[in-house]
Amino acid sequence: MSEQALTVESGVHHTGEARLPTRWGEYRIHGFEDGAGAEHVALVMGEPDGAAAPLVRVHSECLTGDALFSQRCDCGPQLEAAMQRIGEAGEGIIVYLRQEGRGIGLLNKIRAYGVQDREGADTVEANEALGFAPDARDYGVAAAMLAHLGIQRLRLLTNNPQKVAGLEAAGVQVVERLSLRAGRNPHNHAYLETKAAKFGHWFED
Ligand SMILES: Nc1nc2c(ncn2[C@@H]2O[C@H](COP(=O)(O)OP(=O)(O)OP(=O)(O)O)[C@@H](O)[C@H]2O)c(=O)[nH]1
Ligand SMILES: [Zn+2]
Repeated sequence: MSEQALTVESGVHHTGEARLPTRWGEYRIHGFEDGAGAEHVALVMGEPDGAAAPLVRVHSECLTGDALFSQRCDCGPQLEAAMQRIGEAGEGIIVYLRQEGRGIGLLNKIRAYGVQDREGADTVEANEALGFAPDARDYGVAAAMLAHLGIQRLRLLTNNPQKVAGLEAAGVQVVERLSLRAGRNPHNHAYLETKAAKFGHWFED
């Protein structure tokens, strides 16, 4: 199958793939470009079979948390925990979406952090103060990437009910939801409480 020829309805193109050894085992990394020109990746371990509903993490980019060790959020530890779970299973997928700051972008997220620091706003109020929706993400690109990889049924690692609903609305069947709690600390305690209170995140035991 020609890689260039692959175009899914949403305008998502598969652009190439390569091996990616990680601390948690060997993945293949697949590159995708969406209709707006944004670049996304999927990390695939093993040979996940759509019929068997593999373990999948759909992770939204957080440069500060994923790469810069920020403790304002739980993103980095969640990504590590997901990669560890998939490594233990020997099979699964990380869909890494370049939807920084819940879709408002890195620089606007930093502005929103500033509003939180200066005005005591929570994560939702800060987005709204800047004229953004609380969560501007869209899961259609993730669904198209998964479809390219042959996956329409999956077990999803998330605490976020809107992520489950967004993927299902985009045609993905979430047969099981697995919680992914990691990285709670004194700096992100209030942020996680806001996610539970305002976005309905499941942090129950
Ligand atoms: N705008 C904004 N974005 C934030 C803030 N804190 C974290 N983020 C972003 O929120 C997103 C978190 O995404 P995910 O890791 O998918 O987490 P989630 O939506 O809470 O859901 P799960 O982790 O799946 O339970 C990332 O894009 C972060 O950059 C904030 O205060 N403001
Ligand atoms: Zn984060």
